[in-house]
Amino acid sequence: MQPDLLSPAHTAHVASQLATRSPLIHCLTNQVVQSFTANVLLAVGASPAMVVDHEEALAFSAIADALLINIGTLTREQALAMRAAIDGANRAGKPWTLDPVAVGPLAFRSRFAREILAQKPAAIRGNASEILALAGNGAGGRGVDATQGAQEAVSAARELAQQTGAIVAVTGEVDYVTDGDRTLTITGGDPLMTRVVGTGCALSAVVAAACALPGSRLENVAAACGVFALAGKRAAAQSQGPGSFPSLFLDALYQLHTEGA
Ligand SMILES: Nc1ncnc2c1ncn2[C@@H]1O[C@H](COP(=O)(O)OP(=O)(O)OP(=O)(O)O)[C@@H](O)[C@H]1O
Ligand SMILES: Cc1ncsc1CCO
Ligand SMILES: [Mg+2]
Repeated sequence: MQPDLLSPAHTAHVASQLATRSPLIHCLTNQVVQSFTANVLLAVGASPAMVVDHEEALAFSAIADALLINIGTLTREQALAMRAAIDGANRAGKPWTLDPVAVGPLAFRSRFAREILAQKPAAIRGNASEILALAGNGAGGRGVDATQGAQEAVSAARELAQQTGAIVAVTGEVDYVTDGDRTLTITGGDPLMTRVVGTGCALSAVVAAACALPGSRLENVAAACGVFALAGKRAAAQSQGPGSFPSLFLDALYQLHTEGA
């Protein structure tokens, strides 16, 4: 079956809903991207909170509207906090999203990612190598970078969605978002998005926020990718390189809901 294109109207709707509802997002993410992730969530109109101790994480994930689990700089202590946060979110019926950074070649994080998959993530967002490895079809990428194109991981994404019940987003030059049955395709963005750190990680935070919105989770997650594709393209058109890109990208994300898509 041919993938469907995401509707631009739904991307505009989700950009506006994120800002109107301003979901509170509990982020347990890696040390490299904390500040950029918080700024991206603020730019789209959501509200970030990085509550990281395991005792507080258990309580806070029940209060927040959605939870992000990103294993980019996973430590044993952080794994405890992540288990507690997922537990709190699941007990309170709050959706959680997994970013399986660098899953595949590294044993500890790969074991941990497989373990928490059983705790029913609402969404999983990764690059092609991560999604292939998580689905059991590949060895993973080069550190945090993909060595395969997203198109090569579409079948693995569908399998992973069927196995876990999560919406799976595999990103790259083109993004594919699937519930295991229907697959939506998102084009746009710019290669400059891979020349600054944390765009994928920040997208996973916006995917987590989209999971807190009412309506079709498949379409809402795809629209989160649509928001990034549109803002990335607009920012790159004005940017001279990786120095100015993050600022222009934050401005473009903000303008999507303050000036309309
Ligand atoms: N070649 C490209 N052209 C256009 N957009 C791209 C390209 N590569 C990535 N993107 C966009 O960049 C964003 C991040 O996706 P990517 O697949 O690079 O994540 P990632 O590898 O997990 O990143 P990171 O781990 O560095 O945060 C997505 O919005 C994606 O659509
Ligand atoms: C560079 C890097 N290393 C671990 S996490 C991270 C951020 C991009 O995924
Ligand atoms: Mg990544």
